[in-house]
Amino acid sequence: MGEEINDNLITTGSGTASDSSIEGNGDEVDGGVKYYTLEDIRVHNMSNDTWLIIHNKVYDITGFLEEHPGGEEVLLEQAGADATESFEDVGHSTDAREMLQQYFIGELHMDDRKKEKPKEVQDTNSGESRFPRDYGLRRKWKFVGLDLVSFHQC
Ligand code: HEM
Repeated sequence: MGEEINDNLITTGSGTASDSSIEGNGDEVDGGVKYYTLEDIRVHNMSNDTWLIIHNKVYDITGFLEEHPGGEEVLLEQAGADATESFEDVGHSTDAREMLQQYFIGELHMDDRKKEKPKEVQDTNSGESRFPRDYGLRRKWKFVGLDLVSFHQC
């Protein structure tokens, strides 16, 4: 009934060479890790076949739908897609995060990952701000010095 059969992925068993990548159903196996494209994942969006992406990892949560404390509806809304944001928005517990492992089936293909924003170089401003701060300090000490001198003269 339109149900996808995903058990036909073949692992080479060598598990060593990164060049052991094979392609089957659009899925790649590399060093034992299966890589799925968004296109592969998208079709697993039914209640009897539910996959999710969370933090670039792919989970088959079909057997978890009924157990989910937050209900199956919310999971089905995300089925076949990236649920990272909604998963994080709920603020799931550490227990919930550990539960993910048992449903892990592979990783999102590198080409389909969102580009991570390169970290901003923080010290662009520090050079600017350091001088006035030092200058301020120097001025302060100068005043203290003057005060001491005038105190001494008295
Ligand atoms: C396989 C992935 C997920 C697992 C293993 C999981 C697990 C859990 C667990 C164990 C809880 C109980 C509270 C906690 O321990 O944090 C929970 C609650 C909940 N989850 Fe998930 N969850 C998953 C995905 C999602 C997603 C994708 C959504 C949103 C679309 C979601 C929405 C919720 C909501 C709304 C609650 C109820 C929070 C409450 O009533 O306090 N969950 N989930």
